[in-house]
Amino acid sequence: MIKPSEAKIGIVVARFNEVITSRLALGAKNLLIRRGVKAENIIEIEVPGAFETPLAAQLLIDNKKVQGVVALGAVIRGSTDHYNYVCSSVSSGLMNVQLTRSVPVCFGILTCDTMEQAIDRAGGKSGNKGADVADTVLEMILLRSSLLGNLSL
Ligand SMILES: Nc1c(NC[C@H](O)[C@H](O)[C@H](O)CO)[nH]c(=O)[nH]c1=O
Ligand SMILES: CC(=O)[C@@H](O)COP(=O)(O)O
Repeated sequence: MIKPSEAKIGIVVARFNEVITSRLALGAKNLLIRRGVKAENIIEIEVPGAFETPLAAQLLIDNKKVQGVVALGAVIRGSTDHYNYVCSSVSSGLMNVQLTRSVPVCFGILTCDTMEQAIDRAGGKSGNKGADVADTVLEMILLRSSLLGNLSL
């Protein structure tokens, strides 16, 4: 089974609501390093908004051979139904990449009614969801590797 020190992991971060997403990314990176993932094996890329995260995750898997992806973003409700379209496309897009590639792609997209809810979840009183989702990706990478035998890819 693969060890954390051998894992290659992608982090896709949406720039939209960057004050929140940069904190999620830092939480994710710090958690992975604490768990033994090597900094040089973490590939972080930025995309404009949450809507772009599924394609970026797929490109990382197909071209950089990462064994898992942490997708990070913050969608905050506005006054139209735009929020619903972004949230539902992103969640089904990420799931689609995960299942078609058979590689864990975990959902670190905050879907909030207010900026305050987002702050609480990006290192505030509700923890850091970036770190939580990074932990989930790592667990799924190890699980996948154990189920596939000794293969690390
Ligand atoms: N409103 C939010 C967006 N909107 C932008 C989209 O994600 C996308 O970049 C655009 O529609 C072009 O395809 N993105 C967020 O991450 N958060 C939002 O609250
Ligand atoms: C994700 C959103 O709902 C948002 O940023 C867009 O705002 P609005 O619905 O007011 O256009």
